[in-house]
Amino acid sequence: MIYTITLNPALDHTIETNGFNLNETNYYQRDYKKIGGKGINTAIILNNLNANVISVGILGEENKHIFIEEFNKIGLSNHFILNKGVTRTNFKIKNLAKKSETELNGVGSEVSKHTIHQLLEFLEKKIQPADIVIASGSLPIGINNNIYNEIGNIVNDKKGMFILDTSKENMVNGLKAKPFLIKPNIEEICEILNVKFKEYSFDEIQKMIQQLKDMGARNVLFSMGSKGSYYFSENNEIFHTGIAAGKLVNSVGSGDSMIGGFTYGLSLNLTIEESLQYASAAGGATAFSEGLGSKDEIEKLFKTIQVKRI
Ligand SMILES: Nc1ncnc2c1ncn2[C@@H]1O[C@H](COP(=O)(O)OP(=O)(O)OP(=O)(O)O)[C@@H](O)[C@H]1O
Ligand SMILES: O=P(O)(O)OC[C@@]1(O)O[C@H](CO)[C@@H](O)[C@@H]1O
Repeated sequence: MIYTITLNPALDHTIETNGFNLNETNYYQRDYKKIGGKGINTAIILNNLNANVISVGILGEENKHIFIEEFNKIGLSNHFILNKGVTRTNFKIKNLAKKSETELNGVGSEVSKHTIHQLLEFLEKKIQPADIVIASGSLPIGINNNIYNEIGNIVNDKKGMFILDTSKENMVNGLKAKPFLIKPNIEEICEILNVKFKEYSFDEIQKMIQQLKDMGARNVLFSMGSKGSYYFSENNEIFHTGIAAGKLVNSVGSGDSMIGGFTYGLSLNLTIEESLQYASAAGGATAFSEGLGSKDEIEKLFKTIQVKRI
């Protein structure tokens, strides 16, 4: 079984505008809302690919129905602990003229100790050897920034495989549980290592990846948006994966989809090259659609992805 954990889900409200000026009244052309949060996105991709996945996490009582209705509609198994208040709304402002995306994410309602305790109890009870557990995203107020370390330790005790996708101190602490995989982009690597966010040479990147491994990461999938990705394995192999060709529509969730595609390959015991092809195909399929990539699109793009051992 694959579990995705989303402690801070979101309703993603995308606003498409031809441009706007700060401190003025502006008008936008179109908007749409989708359920989101990193772990939920990854679970939807895995569900689209017909993998055995359960989406787990915390939802605000007040607007839970929006998520539950969508889960039921797409047939996604789920187990969410309910918490007082609302699940946050995250605004994604697409400037069509400048082809840029600006994100304004909510911090989330405060989560009670009892809620997080219930979630940890569920994981303790359910996780079996060889299960894959993917924990992703930021933390709402009230949750200690050591939580991903705690979850990782539960997964390790149960002999499962732990995948972590988060940032800053949540990642620094989570790395102590020695996750099987992390998938940072360059901005996240800079935040974790506390260095300046700028362009780095490949040699410098390799040194930074080694630092992440020294901090606990076993395998690192370094994603670079439309420049593809590098996979640095625990056996010191390096693979470069190219991207699918297509028209960018909305890249929100590409990284989460990439983790979904990669995990799909792992769950089927595919080769590392094939898993990386699924990773890039899923990331691309999502970038080329308003929502998350469909099975048909991912399978179609899969065949076009080049993976090269360096
Ligand atoms: N414009 C694009 N065209 C083709 N593939 C893309 C594009 N953008 C992203 N991808 C695919 O998705 C993968 C992950 O994207 P990216 O590196 O942007 O993740 P991320 O930084 O976590 O993004 P996000 O936070 O938007 O989810 C890329 O390595 C690539 O394979
Ligand atoms: O605030 P976080 O938890 O880091 O990120 C949340 C989020 O930006 O991540 C997903 C895209 O990756 C979106 O669905 C969601 O709005």
